[in-house]
Amino acid sequence: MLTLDPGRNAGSIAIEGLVKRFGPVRAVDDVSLDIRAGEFLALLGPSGSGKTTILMAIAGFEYPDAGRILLGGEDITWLPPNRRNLGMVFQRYTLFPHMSVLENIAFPLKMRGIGRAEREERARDALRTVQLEQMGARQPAQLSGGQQQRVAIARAIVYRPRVLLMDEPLSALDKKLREEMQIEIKHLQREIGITVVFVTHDQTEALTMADRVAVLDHGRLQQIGAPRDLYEAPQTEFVAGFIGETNFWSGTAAIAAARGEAVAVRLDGGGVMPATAVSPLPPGGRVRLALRPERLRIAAGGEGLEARVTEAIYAGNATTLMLQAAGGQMLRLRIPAGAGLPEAAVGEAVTLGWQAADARAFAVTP
Ligand SMILES: Nc1ncnc2c1ncn2[C@@H]1O[C@H](COP(=O)(O)OP(=O)(O)OP(=O)(O)O)[C@@H](O)[C@H]1O
Repeated sequence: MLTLDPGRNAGSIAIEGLVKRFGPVRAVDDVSLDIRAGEFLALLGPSGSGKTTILMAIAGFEYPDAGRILLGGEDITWLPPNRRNLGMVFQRYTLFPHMSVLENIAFPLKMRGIGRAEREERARDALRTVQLEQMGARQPAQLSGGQQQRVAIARAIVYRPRVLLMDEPLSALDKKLREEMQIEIKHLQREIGITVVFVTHDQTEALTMADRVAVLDHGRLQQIGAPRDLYEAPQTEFVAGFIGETNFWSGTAAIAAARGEAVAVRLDGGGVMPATAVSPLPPGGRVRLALRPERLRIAAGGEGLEARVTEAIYAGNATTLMLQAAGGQMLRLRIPAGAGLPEAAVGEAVTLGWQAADARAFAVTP
């Protein structure tokens, strides 16, 4: 098994004030982030948000218009790609079709002038790491898509880079294989102790695999945090809408609130409901309120938001109710199975409620 020496900082990456323009497009717009050695960081965002451009700048295939990139404390911003010693795996299989699996994996070592015997030993070791030791003599075309991607990973780690850069490496695989590979790569990364920067537009993939996720939109870093922080404490409306499912309301703050304080929000469709202020809110300030479907509850009675059930979707582990609020707004409410929470049938009128801590109020900038 191939492992890296622990306790070294050589695999840390610091991105400072990175800017990259393509004509009028600011593909990367002043992004700063620190990636710890041995960390699995996902760059997540919609198409065109700048993920690949950041990865290419780390790899040395794009040079920035401003900012710096440090690898293990060393400024590598202007270093050519071949002097950065980073492993790379891309979306499409990039194996040499006329070489055997073992030759493919040994190739980067050959390019580095390493002798035949050592090449073979290290290639076998890398092949064992990705659990394909029996496949060394095959041609790439004789492997499944998932196996080919594993060979690509073995080839990327065979020269023991400190950092592995991956750009949508699983997007060509079918769903089941993709989910298996997510766990496998995560496991492998932990075992070798390598730093991984992983580009994806698939939020489930990012949340499943990464220690931390950096969410990008229009070239700007929206938030970086552990999957749980992003889901439970989104800092921007974009993150609240991009990660997981969210009900949104527009309204105004009924009172002033400091950041993190409870606030009453007067919803545009009617009703005054509690939330937590994500940033300071002036009284009467415009607000977007965000609430996860599983935090929306059917209240036992009393105060709340009036709504009618329009659809009930049973999915085994949970039931999702589609609701229409009195103001016309469509909502989703999720009831986990076995939680003993009140349910309701299609057509039924219900009162909805939630805790202030469960709803987030974002200030709307005019
Ligand atoms: N070589 C280039 N020339 C011109 N524009 C570019 C170039 N590369 C990227 N862009 C533009 O920069 C922006 C960011 O692109 P980038 O590929 O980094 O996004 P992404 O988040 O990786 O998107 P995707 O998920 O679609 O790959 C986009 O608007 C894109 O059109």
